[in-house]
Amino acid sequence: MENPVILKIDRVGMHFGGLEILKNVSLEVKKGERIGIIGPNGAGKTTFFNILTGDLKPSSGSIYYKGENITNVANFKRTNAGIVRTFQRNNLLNELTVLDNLLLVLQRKHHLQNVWFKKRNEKKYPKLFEEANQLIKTWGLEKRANEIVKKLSYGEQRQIEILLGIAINPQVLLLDEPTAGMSQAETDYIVDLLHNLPKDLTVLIIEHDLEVVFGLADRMVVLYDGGILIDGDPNEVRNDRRVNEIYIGKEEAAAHA
Ligand SMILES: Nc1ncnc2c1ncn2[C@@H]1O[C@H](COP(=O)(O)OP(=O)(O)OP(=O)(O)O)[C@@H](O)[C@H]1O
Repeated sequence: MENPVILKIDRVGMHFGGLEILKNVSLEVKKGERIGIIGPNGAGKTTFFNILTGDLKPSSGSIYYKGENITNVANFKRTNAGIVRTFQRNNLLNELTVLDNLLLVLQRKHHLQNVWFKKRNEKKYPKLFEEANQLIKTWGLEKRANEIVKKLSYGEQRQIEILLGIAINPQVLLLDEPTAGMSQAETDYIVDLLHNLPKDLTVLIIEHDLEVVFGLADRMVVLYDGGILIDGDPNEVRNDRRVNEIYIGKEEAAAHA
């Protein structure tokens, strides 16, 4: 049986004042798909994510999640329902350790808001610590678990954001340029991690690094001029003349600048 549609974007439009960023964008995402979203700077990719997370309300159109219209549902409710965007770097608590940040996220996942943190006690909350330590081990983070976040490199902090997003056990994971600013080794670590995510997790990934995104996606969507230029198999998209014109044309223009 074919996987069900988990997200449906129905004729979404977005304008900021007179500036029309998205025009009538429609897309159906099936459970477990890995969709790469590319397009030139300013094409509206992050705006599109903001609409999916509820950080922005579209000017027109609707968003459905598991068949339910969530266009007017608040962002935190969408997160609780399983639509998770990776934590932004400035959402990490920089003065705390990696482990403490993870414990806070797990606490939220288990609806234990503000319970343990005041009187942190491994004996009192053994399950929480057990889960955190298991994730630390799975992710190979043992050496960094007790490091204060602000002491980590930029790339390491970005890795932690992604790991914390995954720790919530999302159903739809939205990754906005996950490898931006990372070293090659840090990028390889994240690519490997994303390859090993549960197969039923739906992932949408905005990424400028074409090698990374073509390596991860089983479907590619190109946003251009406010709409979807092409939506299809990565090979088909890679060989599409218009896509090549956008990318190669840009590179040539830069080379001659
Ligand atoms: N809140 C806002 N108010 C006004 N204009 C905005 C707002 N958010 C985004 N924009 C504009 O919308 C356009 C699309 O921005 P967006 O960040 O979605 O593009 P993008 O495809 O993610 O670009 P990039 O690849 O550079 O990150 C840009 O021209 C941006 O300046």
